[in-house]
Amino acid sequence: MTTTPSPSTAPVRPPSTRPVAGRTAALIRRLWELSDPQLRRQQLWGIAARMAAAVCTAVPVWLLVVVLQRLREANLGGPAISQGEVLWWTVGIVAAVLGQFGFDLVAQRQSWVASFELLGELRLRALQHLRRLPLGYHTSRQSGDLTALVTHHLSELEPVVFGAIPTIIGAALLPIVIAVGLLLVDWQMGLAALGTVPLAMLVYVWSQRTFARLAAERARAGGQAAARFQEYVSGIAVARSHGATGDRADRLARALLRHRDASIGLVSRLVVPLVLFLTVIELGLPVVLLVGAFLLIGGDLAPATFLVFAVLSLRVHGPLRAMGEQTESLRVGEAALDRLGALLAEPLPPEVRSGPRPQGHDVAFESVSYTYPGATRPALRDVTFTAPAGTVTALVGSSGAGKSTCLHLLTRFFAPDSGTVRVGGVDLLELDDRSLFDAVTVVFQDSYLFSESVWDNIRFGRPEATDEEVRRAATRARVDEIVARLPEGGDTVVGEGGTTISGGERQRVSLARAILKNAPIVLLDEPTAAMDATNERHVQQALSDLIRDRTVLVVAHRLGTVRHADRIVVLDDGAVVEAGRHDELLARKGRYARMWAEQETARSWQL
Ligand SMILES: Nc1ncnc2c1ncn2[C@@H]1O[C@H](COP(=O)(O)OP(=O)(O)OP(=O)(O)O)[C@@H](O)[C@H]1O
Repeated sequence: MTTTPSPSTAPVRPPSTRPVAGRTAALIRRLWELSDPQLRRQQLWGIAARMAAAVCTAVPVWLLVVVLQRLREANLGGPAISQGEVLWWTVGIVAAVLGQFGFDLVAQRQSWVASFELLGELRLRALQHLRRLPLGYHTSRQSGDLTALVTHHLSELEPVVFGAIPTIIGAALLPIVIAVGLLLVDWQMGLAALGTVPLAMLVYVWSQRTFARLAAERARAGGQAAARFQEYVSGIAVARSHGATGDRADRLARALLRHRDASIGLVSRLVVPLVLFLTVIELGLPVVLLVGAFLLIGGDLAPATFLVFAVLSLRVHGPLRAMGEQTESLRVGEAALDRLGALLAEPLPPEVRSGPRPQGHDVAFESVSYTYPGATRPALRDVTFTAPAGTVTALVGSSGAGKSTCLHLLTRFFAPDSGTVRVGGVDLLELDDRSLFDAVTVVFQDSYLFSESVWDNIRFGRPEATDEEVRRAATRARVDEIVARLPEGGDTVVGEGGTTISGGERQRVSLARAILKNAPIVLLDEPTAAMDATNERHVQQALSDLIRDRTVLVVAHRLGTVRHADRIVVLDDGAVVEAGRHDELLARKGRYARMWAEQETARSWQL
């Protein structure tokens, strides 16, 4: 058996707990690690183009120095300025402006493309992980929160990749290059131009820890608000029918207000340090002017050098100012990445790529116990039974006895805490995904339809099936009658976002899906629960076809539907209490006989 260790989607670091100074560098590194080589190349090209654009903006400054120099020489009796020189200066400035425009264009494009590609990649990664997480995770986690993470929160990384990171890299590199140049030209003026930078950086670093915490709080509050919203919308019909919309709306409103307050808290705490940072940065120019003026008066500085320092100090302070302005998007993006990191850090069950082949299609539960995450009582306790190939085994028992859990374990939604579920003699956990998918088909009580056409929903059972096979399966499950009523026939989009069809109709589509799949093991969870008597009678024939010569496990509340089963397993409070044929169990006068008698009494009730 070959297994892939989990999680397979490394490297994704867990949420950042590092000191503030390394936070931004860590964020850049995490995003870099998440990018594939092509994306990395794109990001590097984007940054290189930004640097080239910045160099182009420096050309006019350099030309200014040259022009001032030449004017001074000409005034002092040197050679007069020729037309050729003026032409070259003009060409230089035009080329620099065009260069800046061109490089900016490339930089913008590369950064946008890189940010969208990275986001697409992260969303796919999240989905891949979600797909492989055990169902226990999905049921315990609110789906609105997950939806908010994948759709909304990850979008908050867009401005980080597009704007903040190139700006910060620019802010780090360009001022360093210019600063070194300035210090070499005149160390006193160089110090004047750079003197305020360490102070501004201190303010920046001091403010980041608070922002990181507030941004994480805001992201959490956003996720909770989304979860409440989803819950409110999904449950609105039930809430209305119980006159409880007010309570639920209050809960939703409280979650929305918490998110609003967290957002306002973030921004209001951001304003003071940001303004302080920007003020300290802005003080840079007056300091240069002041020191320059003193040196100029003392005759220690040439006017041209003074002018160059004044202009170039703006080039040091400008990127730093831009970095300060990106703070909010950086911290908000970091919080989104932390939430993604936490999702991707959820351990995956090992992925079986090639396991032993099942020998036959019998199903066996051997001392299986299972407790749902967070539950206090086990759903299954030491359950042992066999469903021989080609027979019908019914699981019966009162509500909550553990019948559906048996089917869930068989579809590997969860792994047993102890004991073994076997298919064809092979431990289910060692069976590769393909063999399991091919062996088992399921018709659940609550049939989910995708937002696709009726035909595509049926074809989901066997994607390579021909149109003819899809239609034949539809006819056998009496879906053809539904299709005839739909506006665009079988091409009508149903499910979420499409035409709504009734619960019974959904079950017929799901039955057609199972018929098309034609798997040797069939799991039925109350397959006719949502059908009326006429429909049930009609579909009964299709069901009989579906289960002929198959290993069938069927969950039923109505004992009448399973009285002819080859074997009936009676569950009570998660344990098997009886097993046998209908007549044997009746003769035993135990739990099953009591349930049977209760149902017979209930049938005679009248309103
Ligand atoms: N997702 C879950 N999380 C926690 N506990 C669960 C979950 N699903 C089921 N349970 C609990 O596990 C036990 C067995 O549930 P199961 O759905 O298997 O019962 P069942 O016999 O199929 O019930 P029913 O006939 O009402 O569908 C019950 O106590 C139930 O409350």
